[in-house]
Amino acid sequence: MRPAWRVASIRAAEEAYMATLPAGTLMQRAATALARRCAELLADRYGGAYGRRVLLLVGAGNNGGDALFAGAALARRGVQVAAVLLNPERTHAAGLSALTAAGGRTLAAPPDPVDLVVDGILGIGGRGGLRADAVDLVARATGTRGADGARPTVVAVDLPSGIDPDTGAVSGEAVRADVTVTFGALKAGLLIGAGAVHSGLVELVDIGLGPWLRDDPAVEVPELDDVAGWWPRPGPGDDKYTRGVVGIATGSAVYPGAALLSTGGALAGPAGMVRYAGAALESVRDHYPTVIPTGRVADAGRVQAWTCGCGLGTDERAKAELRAVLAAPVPACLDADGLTLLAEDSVVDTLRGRPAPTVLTPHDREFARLSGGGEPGDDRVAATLGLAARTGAVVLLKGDRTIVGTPDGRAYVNPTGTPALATAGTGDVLAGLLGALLAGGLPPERAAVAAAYVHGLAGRYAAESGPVTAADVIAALRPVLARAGIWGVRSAT
Ligand SMILES: NC(=O)C1=CN([C@@H]2O[C@H](COP(=O)(O)OP(=O)(O)OC[C@H]3O[C@@H](n4cnc5c(N)ncnc54)[C@H](O)[C@@H]3O)[C@@H](O)[C@H]2O)[C@@H](O)CC1
Repeated sequence: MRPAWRVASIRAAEEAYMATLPAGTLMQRAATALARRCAELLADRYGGAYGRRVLLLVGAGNNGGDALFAGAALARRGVQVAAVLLNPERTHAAGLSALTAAGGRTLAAPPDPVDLVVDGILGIGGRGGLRADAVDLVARATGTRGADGARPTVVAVDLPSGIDPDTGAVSGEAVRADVTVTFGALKAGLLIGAGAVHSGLVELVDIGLGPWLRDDPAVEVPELDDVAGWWPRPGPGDDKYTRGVVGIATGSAVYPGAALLSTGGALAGPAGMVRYAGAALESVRDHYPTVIPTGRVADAGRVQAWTCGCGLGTDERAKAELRAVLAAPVPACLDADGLTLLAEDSVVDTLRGRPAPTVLTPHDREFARLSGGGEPGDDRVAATLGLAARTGAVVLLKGDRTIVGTPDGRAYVNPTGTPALATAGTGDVLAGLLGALLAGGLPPERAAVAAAYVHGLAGRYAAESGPVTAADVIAALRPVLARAGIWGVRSAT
């Protein structure tokens, strides 16, 4: 897991650590690493940094100070460095002196050509998006060309200016970086929503802050090793029942496709058997001969987890099926119409009364119905955690960067998402896979995190061959699990 923090936690750690160090030490460490990375990027593009042109965009705070000190280091290596100061009276004075002493200059407007732009306008002190003068400067700077005729490489200092450091929200415009060099700790806003898109490649520089970060992280990012470590693998003593049986209560006469997609997702998971209960049993039987179909949840036989709701409809039959799933003493993943029906009921009482864990997988509009208080808004992590705390369920809030939140306040952001998955039916596949992971014995938050992670990988893999349909995501799940080393069998020894 890669942890990320909110600004308040990072500020507290910095203050405590800086009190033990000579003034300016952390900024020097940050600037040195930033200069080294800029030189590497210039070398990758041109074979060397000497004589290349770097433009610093410098705001009023220490973020601008980092940029100026890094610019000074680059100038000492023979790079032609110019700085445009957004707020000359409040520019970091020592940084500016260092730059000019090293041969860098200040300009009123961006020069042309520019090979690399360093965005030091706003760091963790930035609030409320870029102001008009900054928007104009960024547009002009990034609209220039390098000596090779291509647009300049954009390197953000600590975070792209204009993104909210805690939530990743962008109000108005924000810098779009190719690389973000961030110092001391990952900022939550680099990983969530628009912030993740604007940050490009995020590189964390160690400035010694780690031991001083005393708060819990705001959010954690799962890595492949986490998911591979959790994924249930069959061993020599297993049979289809010991691996877990998942029940799929989805689809309807109107939406038989949802039944097929959720069942297809479940079949790629680690469960030993899939039971289907619903009105689309003929279609399911035709498509998937290994699935045991029945018409109703009550007739399905024993399962270790349920997935319920995709394409279920909202009629009396659907309500009865949802009630049967909620009453079952096994974990349940509720999606789509299951969430809509839940929202018509008293959500909190219904879920709190359940005898086993529940995972809710809303998109924004379903979230609004469930919460009764509107869509998630800018702070998607806080919104997810709020709903999880209120309902006692694990909440998976879908999005380009899906968030998973637990009732006790832990949050995860999925790094593998892709806009290619924004197509009909992919959520059904996710819900089926998640149910299979619950049946395979994973705790609900791990099942949710792992399902989102692998689903994202499958979406990316499918997108390599063209526009993605939900059926392509199902087809991609097995090769992705094998290729990423997540799937495997445990040998006898
Ligand atoms: N504190 C530390 O120990 C370290 C801080 N470092 C750098 O310092 C940065 C934080 O510095 P600061 O606290 O000075 O904050 P910033 O440099 O992010 O900027 C703060 C300044 O911008 C103004 N401002 C806020 N929002 C604005 C907006 N939308 N438009 C225009 N102006 C706006 C504020 O009033 C303030 O004057 C970090 O992001 C990092 O780059 C690094 O040098 C590493 C060490």
